[in-house]
Amino acid sequence: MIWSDFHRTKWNEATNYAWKNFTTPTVRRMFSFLTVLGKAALPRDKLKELTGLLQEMKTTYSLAKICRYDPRLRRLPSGDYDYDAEFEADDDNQIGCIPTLPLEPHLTQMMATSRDPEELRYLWRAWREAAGKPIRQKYLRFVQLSNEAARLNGFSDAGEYWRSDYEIDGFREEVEELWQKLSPLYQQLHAYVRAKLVEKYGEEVVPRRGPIPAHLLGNMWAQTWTNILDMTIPYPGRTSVDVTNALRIQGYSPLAMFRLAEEFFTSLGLEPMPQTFWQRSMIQKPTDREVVCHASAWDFCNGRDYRIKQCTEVNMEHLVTTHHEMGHIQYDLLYRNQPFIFRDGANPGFHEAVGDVLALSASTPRHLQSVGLLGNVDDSYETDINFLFAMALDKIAFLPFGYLMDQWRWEVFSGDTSSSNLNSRWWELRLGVQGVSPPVPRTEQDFDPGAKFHVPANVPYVRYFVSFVVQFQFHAELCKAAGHEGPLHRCDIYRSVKAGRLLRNVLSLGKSRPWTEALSVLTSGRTNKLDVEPILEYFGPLRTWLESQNRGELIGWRENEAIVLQVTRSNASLITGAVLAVIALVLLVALV
Ligand SMILES: C[C@H](N[C@H](C(=O)O)[C@@H]1CCCN1C(=O)[C@@H](N)CC(=O)O)C(=O)N1CCC[C@H]1C(=O)O
Ligand SMILES: [Zn+2]
Repeated sequence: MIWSDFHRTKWNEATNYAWKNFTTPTVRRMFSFLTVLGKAALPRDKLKELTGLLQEMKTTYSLAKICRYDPRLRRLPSGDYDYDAEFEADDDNQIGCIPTLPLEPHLTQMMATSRDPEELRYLWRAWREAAGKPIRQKYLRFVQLSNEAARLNGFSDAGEYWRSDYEIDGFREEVEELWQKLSPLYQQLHAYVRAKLVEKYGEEVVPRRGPIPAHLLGNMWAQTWTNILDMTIPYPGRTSVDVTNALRIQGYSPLAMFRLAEEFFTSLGLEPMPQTFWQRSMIQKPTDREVVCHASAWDFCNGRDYRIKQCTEVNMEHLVTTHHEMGHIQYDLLYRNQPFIFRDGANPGFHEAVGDVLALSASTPRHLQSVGLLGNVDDSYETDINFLFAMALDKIAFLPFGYLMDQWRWEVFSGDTSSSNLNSRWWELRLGVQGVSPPVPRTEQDFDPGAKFHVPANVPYVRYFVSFVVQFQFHAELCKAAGHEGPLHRCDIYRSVKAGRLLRNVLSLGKSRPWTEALSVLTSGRTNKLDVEPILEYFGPLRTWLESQNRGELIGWRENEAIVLQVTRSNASLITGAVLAVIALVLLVALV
């Protein structure tokens, strides 16, 4: 049936009042979800266009490849690379550039391990040329259709539709308030890491008081910084919790990593992975076909078929991701007996938190030692700080990125950000919130958000910010249930059936009750709100240490000290390096 405006109006009227008077709260709750049609409310032709655009954007992202770095790349007088010449030539393949390097595992590995700023700068830009830029126009049309669908569901735009998943008014303000409370800790970490990167690369690459160039942080999007632990670890030579070498030396396979993660869940009395999981999951990158390598977990909604798709590499980062993805499956299993409409996370952040909560225990030096992945572990202050610092490179470094991704998208959906400032607004947020800068000039020809999986795949992102706050609330409560005494960061709930029972009680609810009630169950009624106290308690000792280390450093960054002056690319070739250096010098003298 073609949805005419008449039919749609009648459907909206019918669905908008009748059920609201039902007396049974659970039935009313079911209808509140069932009456939101999502994209299905679109007329057939527009629905077809929307799904087509989504598929095309995801395919571009998953198939994007770049050329190998060549140090002989021509350099501009400004010291920048003559990428235009390089890429124009590439387009005709005149200089033998054949794009062969995919994001996983190649570019991910190179961004993690290269310590050559020029190679990193090349990789950073080439990935955005191949993955983000090509989908800019498609994304703008996709936003239009997404907003049309949202309006047909009674929302003002797609951003309001996304935020409705959290079922509270003022969610946007709540997230802003949480970030304001967490930002000072982030700035301390940022200042310390920046100082270490100045030591490593020099001030001409890393401005001592400016933002950190995004290509130097060990990750394609600078979203977590764990891969530069080797350059920044507080007490080198003391215990380090990066067990990548141990995993490899001990001959761990991806399957063994999955079994290790599963054993943590079952040690709490939680569900083992079903037989079909082991038969049907894809846990290694196949060699015979192209796949979407970005790790993901799938519930096939029949109570039996659950799978993970992951191009697993044997390293610590993937061991943590394995716990993350298995946490989704565990949640799917625990609410599989709920009515279908309630088989979902209490809110999306809960779903993202489950696996990470267990990983908080599994990553402790004591736990890694108990599974034979870490040798000598002492209870010294230095080991504590090294561990907390490694955890902060993951959990604290991530917070501004987890926050700004949907700040940017909510503004795009609401129209506050449009095609005229689509990319520059992204960099305003990256500079202002995260204190990172682009290593090469950016213009509105580029589309850098499009080079991050969740934008072409249209997966909301504030869920991860919520998860990184709520997972520490879970950790604190489960540690209490497990009878842990001592600092929160040393807690390991491994084998605590009491902790497992509490987790099961909360997660089995699915979406049958508002997440605020699930939080009440978790905290035995102490709170039903997102609360930054547990994460601040966990990182308390590190914060004190950072503040003492950072004495004399500027906390925060001067945004106009980005090393790459925001000139359009065409001008850059005209400005000689000398002039640029003079400008930079004058700026520095003026600012000191
Ligand atoms: C590696 C992880 N992959 C996602 C996830 O597991 O959340 C995948 C892709 C998008 C949704 N998804 C799913 O699997 C969902 N089907 C899960 C569910 O809703 O049940 C990911 O994207 N992460 C982890 C940390 C931050 C973020 C990142 O890497 O930026
Ligand atoms: Zn997830």
